[in-house]
Amino acid sequence: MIMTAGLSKTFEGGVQAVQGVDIEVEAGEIVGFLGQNGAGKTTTMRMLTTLLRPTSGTATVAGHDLVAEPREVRRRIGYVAQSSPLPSGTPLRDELELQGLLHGLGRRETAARAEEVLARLELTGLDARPAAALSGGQRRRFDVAFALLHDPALLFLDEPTTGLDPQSRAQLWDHIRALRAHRGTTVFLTTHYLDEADALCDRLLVIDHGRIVAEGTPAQLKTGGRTLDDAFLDITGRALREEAGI
Ligand SMILES: Nc1ncnc2c1ncn2[C@@H]1O[C@H](COP(=O)(O)OP(=O)(O)OP(=O)(O)O)[C@@H](O)[C@H]1O
Repeated sequence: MIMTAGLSKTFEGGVQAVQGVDIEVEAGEIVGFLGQNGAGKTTTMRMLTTLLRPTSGTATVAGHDLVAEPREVRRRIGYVAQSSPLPSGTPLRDELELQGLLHGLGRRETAARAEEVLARLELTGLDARPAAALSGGQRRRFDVAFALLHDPALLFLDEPTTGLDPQSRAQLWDHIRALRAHRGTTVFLTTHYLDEADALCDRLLVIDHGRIVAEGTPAQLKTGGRTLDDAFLDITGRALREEAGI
């Protein structure tokens, strides 16, 4: 579902945010992408979702070449960014309709799809409200519902549960699991919560200084009776990236 070779991004000014990343994700996997602040996670995700052009390297996402066929890639993926894009004042129903039209769905199909994704994320009836009238957990679930409107095969989630209480986090995990179980959706997510990575992901990739430095199932990374937190600190070190001069 995702296959990259030597994917790299150097920003103007010379920051080498991502340096030769090789990623392989199979259809139906839930893969966690871990790394410190500034390690290169969002930059990688923005490249994989066609929002940022790679400096070098190649990638196939959802069966299409990232650079040569960005529209085909976009039709097959959903992306939930770190901060919610929902405007605070517009009824969410209107936003869903607009989103459907942007994806080339007719009004009737959009309405049917909206009903389905709202039900799936336990949000039925809340779409008459604007985003400002939702709790943090409801809002985040709405972000996911939006990203699922066009029924993508691959869902990218950038820190989906940051700021949510434990109940809302667990509820969102259940929704992500159900999505894979019922639709076969592939999920690629970033998180700083290692308990989340441990509980939810089939496989983990660890990025540091723009390079993949470890990869495996949670059990494979936790060798020697370590917690995933300990394993992560052993892999990436204890220095903050900013203090390390990055
Ligand atoms: N537009 C930009 N111009 C220049 N440098 C950038 C730009 N965007 C990101 N960077 C730099 O690229 C590096 C990787 O940033 P990125 O946002 O990918 O990290 P991250 O792993 O997602 O971090 P976080 O966990 O804080 O979200 C950082 O050093 C960051 O300062």
